[in-house]
Amino acid sequence: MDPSPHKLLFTAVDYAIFAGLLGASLAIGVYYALSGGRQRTTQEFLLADRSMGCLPVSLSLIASFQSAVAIIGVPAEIYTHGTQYWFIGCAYILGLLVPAHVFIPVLYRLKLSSAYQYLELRFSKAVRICGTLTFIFQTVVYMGLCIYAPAFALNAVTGIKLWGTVLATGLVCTLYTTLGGLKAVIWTDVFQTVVMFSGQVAVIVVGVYQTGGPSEVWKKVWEGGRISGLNLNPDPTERHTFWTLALGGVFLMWALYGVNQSQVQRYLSSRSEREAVRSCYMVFPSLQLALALSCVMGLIMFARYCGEDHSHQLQSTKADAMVIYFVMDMLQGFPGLPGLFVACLFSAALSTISSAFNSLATVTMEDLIKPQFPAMSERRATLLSKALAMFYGLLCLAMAYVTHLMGDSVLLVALKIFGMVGGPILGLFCLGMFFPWANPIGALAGLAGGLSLSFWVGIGSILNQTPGPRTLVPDCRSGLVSNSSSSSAVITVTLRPSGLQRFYSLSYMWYSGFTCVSVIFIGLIISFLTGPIREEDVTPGTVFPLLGKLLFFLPENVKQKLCCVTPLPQMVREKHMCV
Ligand SMILES: O=C(O)CCCC[C@@H]1SC[C@@H]2NC(=O)N[C@@H]21
Ligand code: NA
Repeated sequence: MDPSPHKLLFTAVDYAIFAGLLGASLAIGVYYALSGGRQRTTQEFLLADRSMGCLPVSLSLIASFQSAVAIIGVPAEIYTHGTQYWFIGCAYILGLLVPAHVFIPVLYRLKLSSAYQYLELRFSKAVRICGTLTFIFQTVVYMGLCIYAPAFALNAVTGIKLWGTVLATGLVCTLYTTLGGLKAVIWTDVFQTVVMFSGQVAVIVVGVYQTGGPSEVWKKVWEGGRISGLNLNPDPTERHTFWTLALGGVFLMWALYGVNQSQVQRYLSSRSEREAVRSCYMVFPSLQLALALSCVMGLIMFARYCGEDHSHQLQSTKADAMVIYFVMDMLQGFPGLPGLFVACLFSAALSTISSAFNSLATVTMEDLIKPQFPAMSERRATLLSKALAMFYGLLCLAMAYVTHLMGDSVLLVALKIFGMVGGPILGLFCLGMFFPWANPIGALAGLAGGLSLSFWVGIGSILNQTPGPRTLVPDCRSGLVSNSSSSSAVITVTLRPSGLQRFYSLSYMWYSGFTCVSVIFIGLIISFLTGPIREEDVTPGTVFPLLGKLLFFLPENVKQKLCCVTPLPQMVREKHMCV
């Protein structure tokens, strides 16, 4: 039975569950607006009084960068291209170890309230402002995408009014973020992450059952060639290989979990450095679980639909919309489950958007406004932070439309944004932390160079992309993807691009690494040309003794002579245990 889209409607139970999610999130926001210090100081509103334990912080860290984009985009990726993307899980090891043992110690011991304060301590106010503006640009675009993704997908399948859901999501989120500050954002993240995981598990259980059981699913997926082997092709222009995902992904993880304000703010809101490091460790299993759930969902979707063409039932030709169609098709007849999955989708979106709002308000206050108006009263500053949360909320609704124009699958757009903008910011922090000689001019030149390179390659790739097959109806047998407009399987032979074409076809998984290294390279050259800083003149605690740590086997005196960089100030012995 092929339910046509307008039949994929919700029962009253579904609407009740979805409304319940929005209501619960609002309730948590109101609770934190009326409890504790009642959000009267920026320390509480923006940093939760630095009182958080590692469990809520770790779940909130996941929630920040696991939105509807991943819930929809990863299954679509697996359905279309197989499980190669799953290798990004290998990047989570180094991707979280370095933030836990390098970025957190440096940033936590400096007692910052915004990640970009580090840039002023290490370089200059100008570098801090440029870093902050770059982060604001990245986050506003990313937020637009996160609001747009679930609304677009739902509209494509159920015909629910696009802007209705966008407005509902945006307003509820702006409300509880403005009312309850970081405490509300973290505790709603905890609640929403639980809803997100349970929604995905429900779809997987019902999906396997509806497709004839695990062995049937495995047989279809194996025959369909969807289980990708280890693709060790070193070619950096190949979209997804072990290297682009496991190595390129490490830089992406450092950009997100090491120096991104949303995550740094959570580390700083922890009650001790040990708690922050532990919360970073606790991210690893949950991130692997999130990745596994979305990949398995894509495999089940392939097993269920391979060879069948459902594109005529969607108002969109993107594999992203296929995911929602698959979910609604599987969950029809189980009253409440479609509502649970929609709640899962919007939980993923809300938890990311609220983190983004709150971090935008924080950096705007701490990095742009307070330094200009140091005499501002605490009350006025907190009121302004709330006004900012509202302003950014409305701004990202506008951005939702812009991301609609970026084409591609929502997952690719997100990965490109993080690569193009997150990479240069990562480079700026690495330049500061690992190269004592880098000076403010070098830092600014490095950031400008890195951003120019990433926009050159990013926009070049969008303008030069060869139009992919219109809709993909994967063939059950040999794993070929055939274009449904032509009955025969279209085997696209990619001619080897040369010169600039090759540069434009660099895999977006390498954007973070490529731009990060470029910023460091340019930054060092300009620093040496304009007079490098002597180690002893660097603000203490802003340089990580990378050489000292790497040469740990050398005796102390040799290390001092070699690295001559003062070690990090010792961590104050913390007594608290994890929650
Ligand atoms: O889901 C999103 O909003 C962003 C897409 C995934 C972003 C990266 S991919 C590696 C890391 N793992 C996650 O779950 N999110 C980040
Ligand atoms: Na999220």
